[in-house]
Amino acid sequence: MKKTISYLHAKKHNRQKISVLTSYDYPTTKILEEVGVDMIILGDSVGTNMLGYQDETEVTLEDMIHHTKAVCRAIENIFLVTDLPYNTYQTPGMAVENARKITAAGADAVKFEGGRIDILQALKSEGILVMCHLGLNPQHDQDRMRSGKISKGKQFSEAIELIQAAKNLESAGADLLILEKIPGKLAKIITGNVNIPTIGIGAGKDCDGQVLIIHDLLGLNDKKYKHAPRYFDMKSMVKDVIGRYQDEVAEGIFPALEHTNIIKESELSLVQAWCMEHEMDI
Ligand SMILES: Nc1nc(=O)c2c([nH]1)NC[C@@H]1CN(c3ccc(C(=O)N[C@@H](CCC(=O)O)C(=O)O)cc3)CN21
Ligand SMILES: CC(C)C(=O)C(=O)O
Ligand SMILES: [Mg+2]
Repeated sequence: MKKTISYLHAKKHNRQKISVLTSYDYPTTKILEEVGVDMIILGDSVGTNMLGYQDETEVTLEDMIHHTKAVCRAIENIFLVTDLPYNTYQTPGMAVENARKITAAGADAVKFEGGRIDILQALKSEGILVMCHLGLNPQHDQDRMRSGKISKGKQFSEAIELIQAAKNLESAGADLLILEKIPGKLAKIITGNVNIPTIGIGAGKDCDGQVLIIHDLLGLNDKKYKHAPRYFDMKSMVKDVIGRYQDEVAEGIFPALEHTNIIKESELSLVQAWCMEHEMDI
């Protein structure tokens, strides 16, 4: 059954955890469907993790639409949230126009960074489902990320700002909230004081759900983050397999007869005779 926003809200109220991963492509989404995760966030992290960009500010609306369409070809039941990328929601009008393109490509909801109530209200007045994103906001915190000051809300004033932003976004109609790189105890307070599901990344165990970048989970990245355990070492396994393939090609072991089509002897003789008539090697 297709997972809806009410299904996700019911999970919060029944204290059942919501499992979320990023996905950016068709085959990965197929796997997530077969396992039955609740939600996919097609993040603008597609830029650094899939497209080789330097940072989030390079990601375009066209990138997000292209990947949303690919993911949607595999979606059956999972709830899909796509990021509005950098510089696509400076005004409420722009946010609506661009969010419409993302939902037209198949996303169930859009996500944007920060606490802009005017943006949220404009999206809600168009009937668009919205996930808000508080804490570390990679699109807008590039300097902070370069300086290594990654987490948000460690001091009183910043913590209160985050609590108030969460309450204000909830009041203005946010459907979902993502909390990125904030102290676990602060995420617990926010989660306990809003009626919308909170999904945490580097925000401790008390959020209503958890999200990880799938590359971190599978071990496709060289970089190892504190918040993201490597459940699997996919990169080294893939390297082993590719090395074996390369050796088998070099040694003439691959392809074997079983991988190869056969021509009937009678047809082959005709081909060989024709080649000889045309003075070709056989
Ligand atoms: N592959 C990947 N994984 C992520 O978790 C992730 C992305 N990409 N791209 C978008 C944002 C950016 N995020 C980030 C980026 C940097 C750190 C980082 O540098 N963490 C350090 C310091 C931790 C700390 O101060 O608490 C670390 O050692 O993990 C963490 C999350 C989370 N998101
Ligand atoms: C934190 C998340 C899920 C995100 O915004 C991204 O992957 O871009
Ligand atoms: Mg993002």
